[in-house]
Order: sequence, then structure tokens, then C-alpha cells
Amino acid sequence: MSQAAYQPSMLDLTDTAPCLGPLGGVRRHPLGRGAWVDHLPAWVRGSDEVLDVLLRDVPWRAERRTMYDTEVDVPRLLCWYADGRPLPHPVLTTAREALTRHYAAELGEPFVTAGMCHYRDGRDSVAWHGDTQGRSAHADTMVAIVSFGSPRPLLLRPRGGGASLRFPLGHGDLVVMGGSCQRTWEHAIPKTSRPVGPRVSVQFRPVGVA
Ligand SMILES: O=C(O)CCC(=O)C(=O)O
Ligand SMILES: [Fe+2]
Repeated sequence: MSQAAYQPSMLDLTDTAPCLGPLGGVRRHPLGRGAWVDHLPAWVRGSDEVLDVLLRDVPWRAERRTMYDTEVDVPRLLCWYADGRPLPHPVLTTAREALTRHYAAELGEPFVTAGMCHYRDGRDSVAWHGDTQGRSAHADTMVAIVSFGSPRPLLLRPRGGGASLRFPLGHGDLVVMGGSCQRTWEHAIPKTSRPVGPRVSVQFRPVGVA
């Protein structure tokens, strides 16, 4: 086979190292109350390798939390990448840079930290909450989530009551919660009795937001 005839198969995305699609295709969903969600399915291509690396190389930690006077297991594994800590896969560094560039005018500061959650199966979850530790308690900000592994829905509901919205988060998908979202809405990843494999979420935030 000539070199020229061989070229097209070399473009097969499933064969290439992980890379990012264009952010131009991101779709904004205004939620009201100054909150919005941006959604871009399959932003990261070649995500199998990223998931493998995340499951293997991140020093996952189980945590316990006090709830109503009792200590309970946090139902997911965690790891926090503070400013300056190298990320476990280079495509995540590229993703953070691309997000910083894409949202520069609107956000006015870079994405810096990376929080990681590992949902081992359908029993792992995150309960309703807003990311309101730090500046996000009283100022608009953004939290960008890249999801790897088994699809799980991200649910959002307005604080004070109202119907919830559901964003399916699949392998390589991007979701960005922006504006007042952390203060005026809550989000959750519910448990499921369906058989689901592991999921890792990577949350990029500006400094001082958690
Ligand atoms: O797993 C996710 O996509 C969401 C995680 C989350 O909401 C958080 O860690 O604050
Ligand atoms: Fe959150």
C-alpha cells in the first residue's frame, strides 16, 4: 500500500493519542437567575487512555465526614490537584489551558485547580450541593467538569425548589457551570442501581473556588 493510500486510517481518532475537539461547538443552556450550563459531548477524543491513566496513577483517597454526630464514608474517592501540582495526563493540562483561553473574556482569570472524583460504581455519588466554599459563595464563577468512563447524569435544581434538569455526562464530555450557578442552583450525581462501571470527573476551578 502506498504511503498516500495509508494516510486516511492514520487520522482514525480511536488510534491517536488523546486530544481535544474544538470548543466552538459548546452549547449554552441559560438556567435563569444568572446561572448557565455549557455542554459539549465528546470534547476529549481517545478518552480510554485517559481513564486508564486516571484510575491507575491518581493517588485516590477515601475520606470520612461527620454527619449528624456520626462519621460516614464519603461515597466516592477523591484527589485534589492544587496550583502547580502536575496533572496525571498531559491532555488534562491542555484542556485546562484551552478552557482558560476560551472563557478568558467572561471569567477574567485562569482555571487553576483540578479536583478529581472517582465513582467506583452506582453506589458512589455526590449529594445535592453547590461549590460554595471560597469566593463562589458570593461571586459569579465557573466550574468546568470533564467526565471519563461510565456515563452518569449531572442533575441541577434551583435552590428553594423547582424542577431539576439532567445533563448526561459521557466519556470525554465537558460541562461548565457558570454565572451564579453555584449560589442559585445545586447539583448532584445520584446513586443508581443500574450496573455502571467506574467514572472519573475532573473539575477545573479558578483559585479560591471549591
Ligand atoms: O462528579 C461530578 O461531575 C461532580 C462533582 C462535584 O460536584 C464536586 O466535586 O463538587
Ligand atoms: Fe460540585
